Amino acid sequence: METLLLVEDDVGLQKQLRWQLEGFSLQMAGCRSDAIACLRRFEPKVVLLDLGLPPDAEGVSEGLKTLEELLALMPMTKVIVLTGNTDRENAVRAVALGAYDFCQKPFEPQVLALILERAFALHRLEAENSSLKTLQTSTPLQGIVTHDPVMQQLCKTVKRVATSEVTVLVNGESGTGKELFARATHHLSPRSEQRLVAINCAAIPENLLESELFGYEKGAFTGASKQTIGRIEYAQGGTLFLDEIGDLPLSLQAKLLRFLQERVIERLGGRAEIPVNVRVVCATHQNLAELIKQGRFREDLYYRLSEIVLKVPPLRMRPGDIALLANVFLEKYAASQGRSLRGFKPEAMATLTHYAWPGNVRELENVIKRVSVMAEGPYVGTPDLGLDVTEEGGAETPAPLNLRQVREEAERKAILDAMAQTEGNILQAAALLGVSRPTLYGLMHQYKIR
Ligand SMILES: Nc1ncnc2c1ncn2[C@@H]1O[C@H](COP(=O)(O)OP(=O)(O)OP(=O)(O)O)[C@@H](O)[C@H]1O
Repeated sequence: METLLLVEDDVGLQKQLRWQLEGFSLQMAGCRSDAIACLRRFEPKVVLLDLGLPPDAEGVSEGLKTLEELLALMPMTKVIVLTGNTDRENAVRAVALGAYDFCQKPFEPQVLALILERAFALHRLEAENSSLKTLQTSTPLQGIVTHDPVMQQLCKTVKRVATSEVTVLVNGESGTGKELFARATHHLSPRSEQRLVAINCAAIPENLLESELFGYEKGAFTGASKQTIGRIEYAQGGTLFLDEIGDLPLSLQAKLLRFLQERVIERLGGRAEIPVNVRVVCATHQNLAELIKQGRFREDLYYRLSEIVLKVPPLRMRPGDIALLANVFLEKYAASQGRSLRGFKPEAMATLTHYAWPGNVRELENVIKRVSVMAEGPYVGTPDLGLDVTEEGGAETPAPLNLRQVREEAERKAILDAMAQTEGNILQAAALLGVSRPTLYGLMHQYKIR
């Protein structure tokens, strides 16, 4: 039962309201000092406050003072001011001071009930948002926001391997944050004062990639008018980040392997072997084992590159991160737009956590960027998201196999939802689902949810 504080000195009204407010655990106070004592003791989320309190029962000065003190102690508390029916002006003054709403005497029970319900709902929403904001501060690696246990483990691994010279391969779907891990590996390494040179192997045409990587001497080919050093040499002393390594053409794979084995390069058209000291980090969204089977990637190169493999899970496998990242991005982009969007309505958050996010964090970030420009606010609703939720991230949903499959799928989703809502707190998630903790563990094991 929710705790509600009623600050009212009129015994008749106290009685009437006590009866109307039966659904709450009601605390009463008849003056300012009692009201403050009750606030400290019971921490009510919502307060009903009569402005006419002794010693100024006919005026509003004591009531407004009480309002200010209540809000100074618990700014999140929603104070609903009770006023006489001719007292609109003072009601507005109270709202300007931070009261959530007002209600004029004589009260219509339904109106009061509705105002109370909305006040509690708003309090809940703000509390959820603020707890998410506190949690977000724990970014395990610079720029990486996560509460997912697998991601946290990856962050730990990065911290550990960053100081060594091992070659790191970051693997994961597009938009999962591979580049963030690659950059963190450099920034935490002893080479962080030197350059991080990145090259996207998929973005450069095959015929240019070789000279881009290895450089060339003057006259090496038509148009080679001056000696030019390549990316590998440019990274001397620092880190070389080879993005989309799965797209490296076979011809260059052999050349890269030689460099990794001997740590020397030859510029195109040159004969000198130039020693280069770089740490190599690479990333790909492709399944390299599959490419090896198809003969499109050299196995020996794979073994050279994959001394440490970081497998970044897709966003849909990190249920708690969707809510966390959505809030972090909303705060960031709303601020940059000068907009005061305060959070997501519960149904919008449910839509976000149900969506499959084929484009992972990048897609989520883009959705929230758009929302921060377009949403009316102050709370973001489902229509503001502009997500095609019927398509579940574009994947066509096949017809279910049987009732058991439908039930299991629904159960799995409900568990993921509960975990998202409680940021992975098993005890709270179990309570939300109405099962015991061991039962929830059992189900998570059954559905392979970590
Ligand atoms: N955990 C995270 N916390 C904060 N921002 C993130 C996180 N993961 C990804 N991002 C953001 O999402 C976007 C995509 O991340 P990134 O470029 O690292 O992904 P990627 O896996 O390298 O993608 P691609 O394979 O397409 O190159 C970036 O703007 C990045 O800052």
